[in-house]
Amino acid sequence: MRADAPRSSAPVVAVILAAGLGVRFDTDNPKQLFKVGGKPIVAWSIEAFEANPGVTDILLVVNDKVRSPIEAIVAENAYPKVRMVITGGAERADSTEAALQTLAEAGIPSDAKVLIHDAVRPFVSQESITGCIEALDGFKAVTVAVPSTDTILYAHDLGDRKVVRDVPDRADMFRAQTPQAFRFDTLRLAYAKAASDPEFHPTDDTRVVVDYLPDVPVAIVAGSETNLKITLASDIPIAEWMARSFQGK
Ligand SMILES: Nc1ccn([C@@H]2O[C@H](COP(=O)(O)OP(=O)(O)OP(=O)(O)O)[C@@H](O)[C@H]2O)c(=O)n1
Ligand SMILES: C[C@](O)(CO)[C@H](O)COP(=O)(O)O
Repeated sequence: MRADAPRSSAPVVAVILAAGLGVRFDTDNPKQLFKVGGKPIVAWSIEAFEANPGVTDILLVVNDKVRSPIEAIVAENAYPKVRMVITGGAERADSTEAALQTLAEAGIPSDAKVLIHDAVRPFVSQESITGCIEALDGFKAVTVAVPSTDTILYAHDLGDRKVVRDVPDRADMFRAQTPQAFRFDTLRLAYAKAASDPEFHPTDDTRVVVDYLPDVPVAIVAGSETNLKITLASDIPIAEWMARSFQGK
């Protein structure tokens, strides 16, 4: 990250989280390296942010198992925006925290725009990425999301069963996707506050802001059903179909 470069506007840093173990997929076949349309899933994600003119820098977060192959992908493609490949942590939030620490040490400005993206969402749209970048001119936190087409049930435990506690209005129900984007100082403050609770295990970054900076609205940016998160092996056939349609095959 060129913290010292003269700039007319804040840097826009894409943090691509690729440090997961893929337990629900296949730990012996890391899903971030799985090829769809002949290209590793992580490469699709990197290239989406490389292609977006608003993104200035990319930071990759990996684990020891995928570091070498991902570094090889970066070298082979000579991605101009990729600045660093760092090691993440045990949970997704730990990987975000590792990225925030790296960005702080790199001296990026407090108003930098930081977009956190799941590497295993290979088909993120340019509209969603640009939507996040632009929305951060009016908000300190934004997240890509799609309206739920299913009715959402809020459940709790009753003995060994889940029972329905509430059925929220579907019109207000969204499924979070990524990128989730923040002004750098906002996300750092939220994570600093969250660090006081070792039992806090958020599954995304938006919740950290919602829970610890409740006065900061998190704006929703339109996602898409093609912004699929590769989680299970059963996601691969649709991802392969999407890749072919993106490639015009
Ligand atoms: N400690 C972690 C956990 C997840 N991720 C990343 O966050 C994204 C979403 O996580 P998920 O789909 O849950 O990936 P895994 O954690 O690998 O999957 P699982 O829960 O099945 O192990 C992925 O790109 C994953 O690589 C990460 O960077 N660091
Ligand atoms: C961040 C996220 O993609 C929003 O839907 C999701 O929470 C990631 O969950 P995962 O269990 O880390 O895949």
